[in-house]
Amino acid sequence: MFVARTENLTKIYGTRAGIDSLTLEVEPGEVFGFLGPDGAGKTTTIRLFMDLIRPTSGRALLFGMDSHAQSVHIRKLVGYLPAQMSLPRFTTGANVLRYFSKLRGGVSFSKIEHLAGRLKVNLNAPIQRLDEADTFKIGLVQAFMHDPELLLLDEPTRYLDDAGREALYELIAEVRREGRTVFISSRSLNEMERITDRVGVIHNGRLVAVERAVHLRARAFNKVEMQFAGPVTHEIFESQPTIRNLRWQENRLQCLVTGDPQALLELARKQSEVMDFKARQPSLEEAFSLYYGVGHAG
Ligand SMILES: Nc1ncnc2c1ncn2[C@@H]1O[C@H](COP(=O)(O)OP(=O)(O)OP(=O)(O)O)[C@@H](O)[C@H]1O
Repeated sequence: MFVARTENLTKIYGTRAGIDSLTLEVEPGEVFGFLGPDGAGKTTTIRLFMDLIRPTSGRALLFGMDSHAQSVHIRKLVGYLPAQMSLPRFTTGANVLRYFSKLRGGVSFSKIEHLAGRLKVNLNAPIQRLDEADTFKIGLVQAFMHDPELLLLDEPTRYLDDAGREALYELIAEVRREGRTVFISSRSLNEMERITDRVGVIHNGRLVAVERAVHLRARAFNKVEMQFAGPVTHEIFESQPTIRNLRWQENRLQCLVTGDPQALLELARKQSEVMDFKARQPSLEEAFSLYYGVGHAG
């Protein structure tokens, strides 16, 4: 049985499709990434799973149950982090989490404190004094605290700094080790390559691909630009299997490099003096354009 499944799930807002005939399956115990740019349909899909909005057609199922018809049963099994956190402003994080704990049938306060400590969020400050990252951390504590079978996390790292991200990645890894399941949406290809087992790629409301993260990692590339002091032989670069999309402008080379770009720099230095060398990771749109032929490369 799949932990989460959509069958031709479609949501039309007015005349515009939020998601269009989405069919995907999430297996027990996996970290499933849902990768897409702004407005791709990630939040729409997650809100349909949570029965916060209704599909125009198709179905969303969690644990084999219809997300609308059996929403009461489902909620007990899920930890949900929404894309927007709205918490009461004049009380503390501790009080908010005590309230959520009651709704979940009682979670020990030491568990709440443990999670807050790992995410480094102060539970005693009034919510109105917390910044966006800390508000999201309170949201993460409520999502994780009852050890749900499935975590549905809507862009949880959007506001987190590096330390916050690392703490969350560890929590996700622990959930996975315990055989529980995580569905996490993201705009970061890097993040998906690093923490997921499989990735569903969504663009303009449509599922473009479902891929194993190992394949994404193996294909990861950098955009490289370098300037040589003088003329160099093009063939030596063109014959490298890790280099593609070469563009020459006199003594300047632009290309895409799979694997470590340092290796290319070393090769280049053997040919001529290198005046300038820049390597950068592609944007999500650039990667989408190259991998799946959707969107526009910048
Ligand atoms: N309530 C709404 N009314 C009208 N259109 C909406 C509504 N919610 C979402 N949309 C549209 O549906 C599409 C998908 O939006 P959605 O928020 O699901 O994408 P997303 O991938 O979560 O993007 P983001 O990262 O910006 O949250 C977008 O074109 C968006 O403008």
